[in-house]
Amino acid sequence: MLRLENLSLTQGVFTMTADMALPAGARLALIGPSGAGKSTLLNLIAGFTPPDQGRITWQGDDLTDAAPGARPVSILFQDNNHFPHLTVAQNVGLGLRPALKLTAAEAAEVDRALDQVGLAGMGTRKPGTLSGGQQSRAALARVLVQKKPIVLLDEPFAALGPALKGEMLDLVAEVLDQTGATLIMVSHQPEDARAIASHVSVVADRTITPPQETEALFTNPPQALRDYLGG
Ligand SMILES: Nc1ncnc2c1ncn2[C@@H]1O[C@H](COP(=O)(O)OP(=O)(O)OP(=O)(O)O)[C@@H](O)[C@H]1O
Repeated sequence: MLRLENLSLTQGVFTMTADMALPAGARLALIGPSGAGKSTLLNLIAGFTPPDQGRITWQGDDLTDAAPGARPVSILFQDNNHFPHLTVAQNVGLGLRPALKLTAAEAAEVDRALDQVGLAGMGTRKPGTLSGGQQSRAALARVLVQKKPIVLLDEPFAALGPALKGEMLDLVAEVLDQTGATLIMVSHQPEDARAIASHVSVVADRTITPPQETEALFTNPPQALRDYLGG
């Protein structure tokens, strides 16, 4: 269980609060207007932004003051965060060892992850020579090798067309089926939430609603979600 207990944060004029619990293995989509605090929430969970108040716990362990690398969390950003001067395999390897001195077993693990995301044989290329979809796959391979129980996705496939995005969401679901990891994904598209998420939280009005089951939420949307969806 991931718990956000009375979390609050102020950055500049922006304030947000969160108090919620997410069962291990759940797949949560965060939906809400631009600037509502979706990325900020991921940054709180990943440890890049400390809260002003409150606690974050995972399976009972207090993470609130843990450094990002010490948390059971991996995060995939919108721009995929590849280092252009490193090869694809090295970029994936960064998920295992920031200093990039991989053992033979770790290098084999990188190859396996590349294989799993459909990039077998592409490890020696530079990220800039891959298509957008392939770059997303490589970023997902980096998340895979980290084997963390919580995966955070911050609109990672927003730049892809609908078909490619669908493929990537299917691949993420496949990976989650295998690893059992808990997912929290920012999305602007309700159909993405429907495709992959077991639960949805609406982020609006400076707060995050507790996760609700996806179909139930869309069948009977609260006002904040109706406002966001329009009409
Ligand atoms: N480092 C910062 N300092 C001050 N304010 C910030 C900082 N980072 C974000 N904010 C503000 O916090 C609010 C929430 O931003 P956040 O990026 O979390 O929104 P979001 O819901 O992810 O938006 P979008 O859907 O547009 O990506 C915004 O008003 C933003 O301007």
